[in-house]
Amino acid sequence: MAFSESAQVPGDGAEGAPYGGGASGGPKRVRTRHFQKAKQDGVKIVGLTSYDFLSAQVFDRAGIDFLLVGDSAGNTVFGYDTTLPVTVEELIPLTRGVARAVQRALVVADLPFGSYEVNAREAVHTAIRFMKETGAHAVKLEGGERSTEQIRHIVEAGIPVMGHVGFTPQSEHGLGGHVIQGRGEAGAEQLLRDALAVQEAGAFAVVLEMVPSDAAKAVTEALTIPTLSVGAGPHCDGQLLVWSDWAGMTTGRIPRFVKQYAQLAQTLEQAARDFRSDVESGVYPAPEHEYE
Ligand SMILES: Nc1nc(=O)c2c([nH]1)NC[C@@H]1CN(c3ccc(C(=O)N[C@@H](CCC(=O)O)C(=O)O)cc3)CN21
Ligand SMILES: CC(C)C(=O)C(=O)O
Ligand SMILES: [Mg+2]
Repeated sequence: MAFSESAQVPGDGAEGAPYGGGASGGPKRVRTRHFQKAKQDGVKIVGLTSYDFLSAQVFDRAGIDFLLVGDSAGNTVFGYDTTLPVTVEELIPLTRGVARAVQRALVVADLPFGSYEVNAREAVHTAIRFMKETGAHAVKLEGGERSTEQIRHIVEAGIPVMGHVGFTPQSEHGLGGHVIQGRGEAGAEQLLRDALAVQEAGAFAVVLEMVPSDAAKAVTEALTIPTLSVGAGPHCDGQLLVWSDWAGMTTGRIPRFVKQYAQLAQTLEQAARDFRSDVESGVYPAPEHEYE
């Protein structure tokens, strides 16, 4: 998403503007309204997950539009088999680190399993906690028709919501595993109903996860809010990947929809081997690493 607005130049007179100037003089922040504009202009939106300050700084500098502090942290940070055990208490400090790192990217906090399903009251309470305690700019929650009350009430509280339909990992046991959603005529219709329900409830964007490209295309054309693909093909308004999969940090099986843009696990493993052998051979530390 490349905005027409240019970054603020110090001394251009805008620093003191009460609104929209960005007192820090940094790059113009991505706002939820920019998501709508990107869709209208046919400009793709790009997101990555992030779970810590340093990776968030790197992705923000590279111009990634939004950073999702996903409950995929259950897999990538905490080593659980699924996202189900992840708690609000675990995600809040991670989200805080990411939010402190960004100058431009929109930070989205993923609401963990069990923190919003029971009723809209609990959902609003959880969303408010994330906004108050982390500095995130929006929240994401899973579910289409079943989650509309929650979305509506969170939006009414002034908190932007990103929806998430198709394959919803928090219900993987209910869905019978990592099963592609939106297949067949009935599946595509359900996907569309879910996505429309999320839009109608007031979400500013919706993630489509692991659905056939044709079904995602139909949803993208039917919606006014942008669709963000996680394994939903090229016709969506944006793409999102789990950063550790994307960077080749995840070892073991990764979903078919992932493209690896780096081989970080290999790079780090080699660096650790080199460190070990340098210490053993006395190459490290060298004189320049010593104090007198
Ligand atoms: N590291 C990581 N990457 C993710 O994309 C991710 C997480 N964790 N945790 C939360 C959810 C779970 N997700 C998943 C998990 C498994 C598959 C998977 O096994 N896909 C297979 C099977 C598809 C099929 O049914 O044929 C694949 O090959 O794509 C996909 C997405 C996406 N999210
Ligand atoms: C895979 C994305 C959509 C997600 O919800 C997560 O990273 O938790
Ligand atoms: Mg998630």
